[in-house]
Amino acid sequence: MESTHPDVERVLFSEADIKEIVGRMGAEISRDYAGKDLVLIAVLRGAVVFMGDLMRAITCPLAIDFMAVSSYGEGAKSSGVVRIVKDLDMDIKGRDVLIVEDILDSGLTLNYLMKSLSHRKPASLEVAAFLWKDVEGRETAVEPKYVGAHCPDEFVVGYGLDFAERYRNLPQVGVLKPEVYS
Ligand SMILES: O=P(O)(O)OC[C@H]1O[C@H](OP(=O)(O)OP(=O)(O)O)[C@H](O)[C@@H]1O
Ligand code: HPA
Repeated sequence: MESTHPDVERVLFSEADIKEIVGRMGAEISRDYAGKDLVLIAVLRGAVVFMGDLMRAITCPLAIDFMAVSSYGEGAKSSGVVRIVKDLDMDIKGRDVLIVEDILDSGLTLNYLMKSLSHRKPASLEVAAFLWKDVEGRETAVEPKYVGAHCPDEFVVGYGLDFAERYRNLPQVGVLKPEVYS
């Protein structure tokens, strides 16, 4: 039995689950992007852990860049306003861009990023999201081409995902005890 942080109510994805999920995504992406000009764009900070694993599970040549956007402030609810905190260093015009995200929750971050990056005229623009939260009634236009797993509509932490900058280093993904954030 893997040890769990005491603030975690229950583990949703163990280290072994994560390894299996990322391996599957990497194999799919490697197949789809063979012979293309792949650029992975990780959305800081949450996606760094997933990015590190995913890029090593992809066998075709690729470049990486990072963007930071923020909509969550310090708490567990999206502020609804997405802002760019750090832009790309790279010109993505004509390249095959894959946005790497840790989680799709309200969908606001990805909606904003897809709009913003499509103006830069990449050859293609897709999303690889490790988690897709099952939020009832969400209206989002973005359908990630690659989804690792679905998770329930609860606040999750670990594997890059934080609450107030904590828990990003947990090797599993788990549901945070509500008393920690309420
Ligand atoms: O679908 P949404 O409701 O927009 O939520 C998803 C985004 O929220 C989190 O980022 P956050 O803004 O908390 O910054 P972080 O990555 O630094 O934790 C997460 O990493 C995603 O980028
Ligand atoms: O459930 C979540 N956990 C951590 N960060 C997040 N950003 C959006 N949803 C979440």
